[in-house]
Amino acid sequence: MSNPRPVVVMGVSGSGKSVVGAALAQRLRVPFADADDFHPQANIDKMAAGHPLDDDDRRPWLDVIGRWLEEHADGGVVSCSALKRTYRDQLRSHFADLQLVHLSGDRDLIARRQASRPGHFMPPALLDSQFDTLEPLEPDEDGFVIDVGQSVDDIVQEYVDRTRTET
Ligand SMILES: Nc1ncnc2c1ncn2[C@@H]1O[C@H](COP(=O)(O)OP(=O)(O)OP(=O)(O)O)[C@@H](O)[C@H]1O
Ligand SMILES: O=C(O)[C@H](O)[C@@H](O)[C@H](O)[C@H](O)CO
Repeated sequence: MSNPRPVVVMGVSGSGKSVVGAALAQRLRVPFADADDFHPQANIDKMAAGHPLDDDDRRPWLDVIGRWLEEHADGGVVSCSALKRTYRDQLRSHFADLQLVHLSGDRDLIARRQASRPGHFMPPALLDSQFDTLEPLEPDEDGFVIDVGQSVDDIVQEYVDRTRTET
């Protein structure tokens, strides 16, 4: 199975973007990238010190992700928080026909998963700011929400079922 355009798996920290994105890319047999790997060290240091990123921190990072999307116009999955509408607009300025999958779910469940993950730079204390910053998909945005209260395999299967006509 292949997917003819790039997919952005979005959501707050701990929603499962990295594990779901990787599993989805494997299922679709397309390249995968984790936007966390594109952060400049200054952004990582800022988050690790307990400070949320602001628009100025995210703007150049989103352009790097946008360029990855341009290079994967015929298929690819990138895990990227893409919390605000303007951030997604910035990504779409690189690749207009982007598909978005918002991993959403119970806040306590996400907090538990995020806090129990070993060795990650993102402190659990920043989760509140992630939820405060999050702007859900708007009706004119090409994408949909998947609930994270199910296994990774089931999330991937839900994606495949809901996009069956285009894959
Ligand atoms: N559907 C799921 N079922 C069970 N565990 C999950 C599920 N999704 C994610 N996890 C676990 O929750 C933790 C957070 O997932 P992950 O690191 O993929 O989130 P993330 O959105 O990429 O976070 P960040 O943006 O902070 O990197 C990990 O330990 C992961 O294995
Ligand atoms: O936009 C953001 O605030 C960042 O992308 C964060 O979401 C982190 O990269 C990630 O969640 C931490 O692992």
